[in-house]
Amino acid sequence: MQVLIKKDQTEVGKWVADYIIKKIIDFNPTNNRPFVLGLPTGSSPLPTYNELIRRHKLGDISFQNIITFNMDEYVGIPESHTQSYHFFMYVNFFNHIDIPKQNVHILNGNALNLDQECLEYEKNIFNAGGIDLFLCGIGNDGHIALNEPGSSLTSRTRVKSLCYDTIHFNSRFFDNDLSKVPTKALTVGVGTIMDAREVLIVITGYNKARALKEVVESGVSHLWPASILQMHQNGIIVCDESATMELQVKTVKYFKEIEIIAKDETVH
Ligand SMILES: N[C@@H]1[C@@H](O)[C@H](O)[C@@H](COP(=O)(O)O)O[C@@H]1O
Repeated sequence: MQVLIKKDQTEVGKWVADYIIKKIIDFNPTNNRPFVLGLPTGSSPLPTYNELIRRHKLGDISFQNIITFNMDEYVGIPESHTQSYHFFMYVNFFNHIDIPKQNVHILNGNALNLDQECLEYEKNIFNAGGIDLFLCGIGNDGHIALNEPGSSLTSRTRVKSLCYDTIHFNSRFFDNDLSKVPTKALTVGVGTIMDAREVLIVITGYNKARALKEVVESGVSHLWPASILQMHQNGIIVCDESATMELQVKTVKYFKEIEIIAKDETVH
């Protein structure tokens, strides 16, 4: 696992966007051989999306031959709802780049048969050749996508009941009214994310400090689902200084030094 520590979330966004652009350019995607990207919602990826949009407008990157799979969606709110992840992705990213609409995949939280929707999603990922790079955020409690603490670390795409903490935390987006927050979501599984050829988790802000500590310094545990990254051969965490506040000094020093030593080489 690599842990890269940047000054703040703007620097994190620039680094991650640059990394994604390099990956895509090196891959040289075509219509027949597209690059497959897994994507999150939340505040963590916003600086990355803003930078990708900026670089797209500069002509540095095209998304014509990119296929995307979003990680999750609420059950039971319309796609046009301002808090749906469909709405979020189009407003914050897809409307500003040249990705063909048919290349965008987001789980349908209003499907008549939700289990079938999840099975089809897994099939679609498989048929697209698997995910090349899964970009993720993390919850304060270490959840990844909407795999809450206690989720199976080999789980696949499925319907999940949200835990009280997440409902409470997200109520700020629903007029602070707990009863308006959906109680269920569709989410890719921890296993679905782990199948990606590379997984990059963005962890920024002091409120994520405990999660970063558990993910990096403790063992793999279903109570901190993102800690499964320790088992991935190509796992990268990109965090800011604020998120490192609970890490041991020696951990921070180690990862900073190894970044200098490795320079352009990849160390896992
Ligand atoms: N479904 C999303 C997750 O994908 C995201 O990682 C998490 C953290 O959000 P933020 O980045 O805003 O802290 O929020 C939600 O639960």
